[in-house]
Amino acid sequence: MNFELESYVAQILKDIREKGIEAVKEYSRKFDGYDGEFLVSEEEFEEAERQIPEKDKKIIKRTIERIWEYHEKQLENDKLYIKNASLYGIIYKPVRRIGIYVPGGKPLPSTLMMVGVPAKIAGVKEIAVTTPPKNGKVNPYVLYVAKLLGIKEVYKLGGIQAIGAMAYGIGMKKVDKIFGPGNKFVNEAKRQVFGVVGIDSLAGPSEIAVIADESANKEYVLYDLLSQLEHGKDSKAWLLTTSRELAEYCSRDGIEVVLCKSLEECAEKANEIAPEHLEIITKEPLKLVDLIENAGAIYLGEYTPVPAADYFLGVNHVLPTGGAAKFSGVLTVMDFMKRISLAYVSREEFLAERYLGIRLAEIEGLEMHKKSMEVRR
Ligand SMILES: NC(=O)c1ccc[n+]([C@@H]2O[C@H](COP(=O)([O-])OP(=O)(O)OC[C@H]3O[C@@H](n4cnc5c(N)ncnc54)[C@H](O)[C@@H]3O)[C@@H](O)[C@H]2O)c1
Ligand SMILES: N[C@H](CO)Cc1c[nH]c[nH+]1
Ligand SMILES: [Zn+2]
Repeated sequence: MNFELESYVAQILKDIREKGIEAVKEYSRKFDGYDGEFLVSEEEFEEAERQIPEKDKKIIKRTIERIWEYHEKQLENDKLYIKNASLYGIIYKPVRRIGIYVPGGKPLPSTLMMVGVPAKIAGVKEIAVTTPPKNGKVNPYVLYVAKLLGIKEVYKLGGIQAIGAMAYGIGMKKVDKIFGPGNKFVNEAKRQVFGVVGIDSLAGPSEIAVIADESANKEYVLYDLLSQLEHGKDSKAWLLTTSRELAEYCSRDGIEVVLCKSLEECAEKANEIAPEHLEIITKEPLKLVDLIENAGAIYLGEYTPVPAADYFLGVNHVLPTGGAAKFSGVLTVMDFMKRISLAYVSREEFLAERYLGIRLAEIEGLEMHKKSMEVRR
């Protein structure tokens, strides 16, 4: 736990809670150099669309199709069954209003595709997007993706102030759940507002671990490791290998190299790290999958590099970091749905089984619970 970061973010969120829009404006000026309207106008959407070359529009549409195809298979049906003329089960309903954070230090329009598509498949009705402006503007590709997904509410807001605004409903209607990755400040702010709103997961600075043996192509492995370090100075990369030659080749700034005696030892190290992404580039990568317990995503073989998954495979690139893969996983359509328990009990079953509840209410000393079950005829 980084206590310095925790109290830094807590202070800014407290300020935002107490002073409202004035604090949001102040932090926006301070961290994003922005002092204008937060809500993106219709004209700005139109201008963004004009700026995008036709060939890029096709790239974006095809990528959205691939993400859609992968995610629509995740939608689960309500699960209901009948027993003794009673109805039991779970039904699913979409979260009504969500906020999506789209990183903007290096603007990531692909992230809006990754969060917006499953939200749409789930049937979320209201979507607000926040993303930090650069020179007063939102990246045109982000606005174009928003337009394709039918999202009209986009705010020029970044960092902690964006998370505070969405969670407390400042300068916009409060959201029910916040989605999307971000840097360490965004990630910590999301962690701290959990409870006021829901959050998808702790998707912070990118990480990659690669398990590779002597059969792996050295150049492929090195570029995969460097690809995730490129996201920023807080990103992490680990090489877990049985090959001394590969270990030496990849010993560069920012890459933590661990030379292991066996692939089983590599797998155990990976489980300790619980990386966001784990690539396995060995002679028989499938054989290792059973040994992996903790990873946000596992990509196998030479032709599944993380950047392919970041962009076009269709799999989701919003993934837990910082060890959070020990208790959470990749973003799916079902993260946009709430589970609601449903029961409709028949008189016959109620009268036959209520002795269980009546005795349990006695054991717990809850008189009115007992009465509620006893009074029924
Ligand atoms: N885990 C995932 O699923 C996933 C997916 C995509 C991207 N990412 C990560 O998202 C991150 C994006 O980071 P980014 O910085 O490019 O964009 P960002 O939008 O997350 O953060 C930029 C904002 O941070 C705020 N900020 C910067 N310095 C600050 C300070 N000192 N105090 C308070 N606020 C400050 C500013 O408001 C700025 O607009 C990267 O680390 C990337 O690796 C993770
Ligand atoms: N690697 C990031 C997830 O950690 C996702 C991303 C977006 N654009 C490029 N990469
Ligand atoms: Zn990436």
